[in-house]
Amino acid sequence: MKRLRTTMMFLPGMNAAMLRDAGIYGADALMFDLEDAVSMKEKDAARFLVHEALRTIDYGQAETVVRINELDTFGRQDILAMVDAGVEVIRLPKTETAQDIIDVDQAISAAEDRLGKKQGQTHMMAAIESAEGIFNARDIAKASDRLIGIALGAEDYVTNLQTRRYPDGQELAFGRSMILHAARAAGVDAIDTVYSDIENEAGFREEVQRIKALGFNGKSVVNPRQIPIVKEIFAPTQKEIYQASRVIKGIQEAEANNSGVISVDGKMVDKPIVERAQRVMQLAEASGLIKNGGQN
Ligand SMILES: CC(=O)SCCNC(=O)CCNC(=O)[C@H](O)C(C)(C)COP(=O)(O)OP(=O)(O)OC[C@H]1O[C@@H](n2cnc3c(N)ncnc32)[C@H](O)[C@@H]1OP(=O)(O)O
Ligand SMILES: O=C([O-])CC(=O)C(=O)O
Ligand SMILES: [Mg+2]
Repeated sequence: MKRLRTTMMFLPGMNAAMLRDAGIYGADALMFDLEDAVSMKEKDAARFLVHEALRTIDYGQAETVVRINELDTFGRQDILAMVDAGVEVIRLPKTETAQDIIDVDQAISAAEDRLGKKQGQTHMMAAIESAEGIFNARDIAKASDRLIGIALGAEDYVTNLQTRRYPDGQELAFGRSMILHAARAAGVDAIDTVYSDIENEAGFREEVQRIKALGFNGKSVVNPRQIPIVKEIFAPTQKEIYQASRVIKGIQEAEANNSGVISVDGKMVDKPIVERAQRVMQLAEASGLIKNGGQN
């Protein structure tokens, strides 16, 4: 079954209490931060803490992701420690070019070799946070077999664009569209950026609805309160599940009778509609709303 990445929660690598309890909130992925949420003088201590947390704490079903520093600062030390701890995904921030990904991929390969880990076991994500990165998004998304997704980092991105974030998200429209298209062209997940105004639930809901409509697989969150909101908005409704199951049943019957195009409840159903229905059923199953593809 495809891995669900609807909610990815950031947590500062220096916060021992958050590291201890992060698994209890039901996030699909936990993103331990060694980069911008950690001050320069705490970089070594945060790396040590996250290493210990990954080795000793059971985060259950949650995918473990570590946001490392750039390679020319603390990135190489971060990679060695995180591969040693068995992290599932290394996230490179501020990715500008495909070469940035190739360099990290090689550093991970060297770490896996040196530590006797299985070659290729460590996956990667690329965060794109500048105009240069956005223009290179497609090459970035295709630069390594380790990549499982690309993400927008909107706080740095709007700073680079010389604007700020606005409630309607217009300033992010082009960047989001590029990320989404690059991800789909490469066959990896597209993850939207954080919404920092954690007290503004209405604004957050609107933004999550917008990025779901665009086609994103999920959203980065900065606070446990944001998790159930994203899950609620992304989960297929009972009506969507019912309609999708009717489409799949209809097409199975049509195939048995050697007919390609059919109509279900008065609407034409063909291949792309069947594919969308299958995706609804996969998401419903991954969200725990149905079992066995809705067969029982
Ligand atoms: C632009 C960027 O780079 S964004 C990425 C980097 N930023 C981050 O990682 C910040 C992540 N978020 C946070 O650190 C916090 O949510 C803050 C500082 C924004 C707010 O913290 P608080 O005021 O403590 O939030 P709140 O009162 O809602 O916390 C409720 C509980 O959730 C915990 N919690 C809050 N945020 C997180 C988180 N991101 N991960 C895990 N646990 C968290 C708190 O420790 C608290 O636990 P407790 O009840 O056991 O004491
Ligand atoms: O990647 C993110 O969503 C957080 C971040 O660093 C940014 O917005 O600059
Ligand atoms: Mg950033």
